[in-house]
Amino acid sequence: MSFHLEENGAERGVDSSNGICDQDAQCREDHDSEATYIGNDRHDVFELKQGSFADLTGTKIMELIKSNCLDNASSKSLFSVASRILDECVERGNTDISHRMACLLGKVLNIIERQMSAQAENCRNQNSLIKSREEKFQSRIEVLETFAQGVSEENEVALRNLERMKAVKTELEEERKVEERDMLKMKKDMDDTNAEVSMLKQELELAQRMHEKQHLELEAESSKTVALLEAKVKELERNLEDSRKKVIELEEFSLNKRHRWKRKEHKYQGLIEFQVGALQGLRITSESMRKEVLKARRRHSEELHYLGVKLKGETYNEIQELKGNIRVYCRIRPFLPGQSVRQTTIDYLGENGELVVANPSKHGKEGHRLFKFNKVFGPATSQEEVYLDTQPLIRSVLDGYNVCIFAYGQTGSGKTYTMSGPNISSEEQWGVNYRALHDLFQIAQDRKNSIQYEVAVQMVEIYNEQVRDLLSSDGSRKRLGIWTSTQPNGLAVPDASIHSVKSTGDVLELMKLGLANRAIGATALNERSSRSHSVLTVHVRGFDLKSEDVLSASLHLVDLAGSERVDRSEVTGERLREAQHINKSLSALGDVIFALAQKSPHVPYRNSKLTQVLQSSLGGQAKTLMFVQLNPDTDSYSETISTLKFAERVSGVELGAAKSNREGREVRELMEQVASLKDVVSRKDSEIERLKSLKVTPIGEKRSSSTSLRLGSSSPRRHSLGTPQPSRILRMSSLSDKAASDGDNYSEDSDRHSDVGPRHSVDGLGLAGDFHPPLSMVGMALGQDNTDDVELLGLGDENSEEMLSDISDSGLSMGTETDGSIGSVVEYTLFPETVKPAEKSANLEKPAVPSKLPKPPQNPPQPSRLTRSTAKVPSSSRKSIAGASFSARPSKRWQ
Ligand SMILES: Nc1ncnc2c1ncn2[C@@H]1O[C@H](COP(=O)(O)OP(=O)(O)OP(=O)(O)O)[C@@H](O)[C@H]1O
Repeated sequence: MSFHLEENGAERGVDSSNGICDQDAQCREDHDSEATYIGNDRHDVFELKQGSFADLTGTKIMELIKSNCLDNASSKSLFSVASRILDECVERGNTDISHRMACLLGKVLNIIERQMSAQAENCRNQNSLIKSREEKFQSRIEVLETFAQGVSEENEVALRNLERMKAVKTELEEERKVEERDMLKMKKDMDDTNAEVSMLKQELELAQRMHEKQHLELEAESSKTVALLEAKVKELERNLEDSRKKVIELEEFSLNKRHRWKRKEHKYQGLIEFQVGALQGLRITSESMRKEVLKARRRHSEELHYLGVKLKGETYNEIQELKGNIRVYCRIRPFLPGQSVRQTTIDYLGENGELVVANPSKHGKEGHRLFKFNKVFGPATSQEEVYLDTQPLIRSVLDGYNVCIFAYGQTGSGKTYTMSGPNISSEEQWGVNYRALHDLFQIAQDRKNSIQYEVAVQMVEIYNEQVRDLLSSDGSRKRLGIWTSTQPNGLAVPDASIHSVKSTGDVLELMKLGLANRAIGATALNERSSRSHSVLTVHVRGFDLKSEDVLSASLHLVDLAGSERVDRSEVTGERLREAQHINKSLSALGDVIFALAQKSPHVPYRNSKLTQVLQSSLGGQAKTLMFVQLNPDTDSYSETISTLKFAERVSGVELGAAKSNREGREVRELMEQVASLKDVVSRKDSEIERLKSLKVTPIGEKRSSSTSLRLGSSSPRRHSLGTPQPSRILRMSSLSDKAASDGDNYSEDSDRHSDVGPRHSVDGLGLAGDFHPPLSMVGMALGQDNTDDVELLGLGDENSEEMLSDISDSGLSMGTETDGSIGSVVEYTLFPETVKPAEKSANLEKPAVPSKLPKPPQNPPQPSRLTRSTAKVPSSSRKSIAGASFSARPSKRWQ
């Protein structure tokens, strides 16, 4: 509520809220000023002016009171009013004032009271308001305090952040600075680039201008060049035309060259294949050598094992080895698939060559017999294993040693199996023969840079004491004569065809023929039993390229006929005769061996064809190996024992150290010279003899056949010569007389001579082509008593065969010597085709000469023939058998 006091027309407002102080101040003002009432119509406005209440009449005051105008007047104003009233009353002396006064006062008091309570109320409100405000402020202070606390923490965080921010800021500022620097730099670069670009632009413009200029120049130049080139093109076209022609020429030339190269390629291809073959051979050899080494190692350890107990025996063996004894290998055949009873007589097989045989009908110690050989092969031993122990001998052949390998045993005991094998088409089952030849080729191939070898083979069979050629291509198995004298080259059967072989394939082909030709018939013991001895002779001749020595050797591979006794064979008639012949020849073989063992002055080689054929390889200087074949069957016990006894005796034979047949060049040349001179002498002698005989015998007188020296013309000559040749049968005039008179004496002489005679090579005897004889043989023959040199029992026709059989059977072979100049024989053997028909008849007409004359009449050799025999042999006379020349080497080499 507001109370307005106007002083001098100005309105003065007083706010109740101003409090007592304000009212007191107002009272003081009211007191000093007169309150005025302005206007009648405005009741709520009461104006008090200094000294105005005093002017107011009571009535007027009353009216004011009644109109409630004083309600809002200030207490000062009211008190001044009240005081005025009271003063008035006092002045007037009015009694009735009290009432009015009381009313007024009452009124004034009410108003004061109301104002006071309003004031109090107001104060209370003000207080509560202040209090609430205070509380509010207090809580706000608290909030603010907590806030301030939080704010201080936050402040700390914020401070830290601020620090970080500051750091970041500094970093950023640095970055910014760097960026600014970069920017500056870039700007600078840009400026540079722009400068460069502008420079380049300038340069480009310059270059463009230059280019245009050059272009123009070039255009001008090119037009010139085009003209020039066109001219050149024309020239080149001309040249091209020329070149084309040349190319055609060159093409033709290159075509020719290509053909030549192709041919060369084929040649080299062949060479490579050959080398590959050789390599394979080498591999095989190395493999077999490996096996050999293994075997040797095994043997060595075995030997060590037995060393202690067998020292004595071994020492003996060693001595024997040095002496060159015959080696004996014993091989036991396994039971055959069809055999039902399989009781064996073999009780024990020692690893050192020991063998114990048990008698099925006796028990205990008495029933057992111990034998000892160089080796014993059990039934399970393979062909290869057997061969491995034989192989060193094959090497010896190529070193110039004569070697003889033969298989001995009863029928069906495995002789053919060991020597040839059951099936020649299976390499695994090959016997010693094929393996030996295969190896010979291999070794010869290996040595070809130092020694050049030639190999030739012969294959004969001895059936009923008759020699037959198994390799004759015409199939006619003629009975052949044999040499009975010294034959160091093993060419005992000169009439047998001799075949040059260069590979195992060649050998296999020949063997097939030989096997087919071999006499095979049925007996009670073995249906495939062969009742003949088969002799495969391999002649080897080597020329040492460095020393020019000539090596010659022969290898005899002999599959003997069954050794069983006649009565066991249960045969009669023809078969009985066969068996007798077989037994006879085998006992002759035994006799020779035992004569050698006893160092007997007489070695009866001539008691059988077999020993005659093998003579060169059974002599003291050869290496001999005997396979003793056993049938383990108890039924064969007695045969087994007799075979083993024979083998035991053979194994004790000392042949002396073997010697190689190597002939030096100088010796050969000297011998050739000697031969040539002897030839001249011999021709002269024969000429004298002829003249003498012409004087003695009237011309035209018929000569007695028994005293004639005849060259048979019906017998075919050596197969190697290709055409039928005049027979070279030399039938002595006093053949039977001589045999009767000289008998064994002659034989002894001859045999002894054969034992001690020089071991010169006579390779060329009877061999075609370049494989002609070293003249040492000729010289040797001419330098000795001719009658002792040679015996030729060769019979070319049926009559002569009969005669030979007769002589042989009746033991007259010892006396069948010729007048026998070896020169004449050699000549005929080598150069029969050079004998002209006229000469032949002249020869046939020659008078007979007693065989035992100190200088027997010769079948006069033609001078030219002998000369040729010593030096030059026309190529036409060097034809080989079956088209295969024994030697492909130039004859020069061998002279
Ligand atoms: N070691 C062996 N392993 C297997 N079979 C063998 C062996 N030895 C021999 N035979 C076989 O025994 C049989 C007789 O052998 P083989 O013909 O070789 O005897 P042989 O002694 O040559 O007889 P013959 O005196 O009649 O010529 C053949 O069937 C042969 O295959």
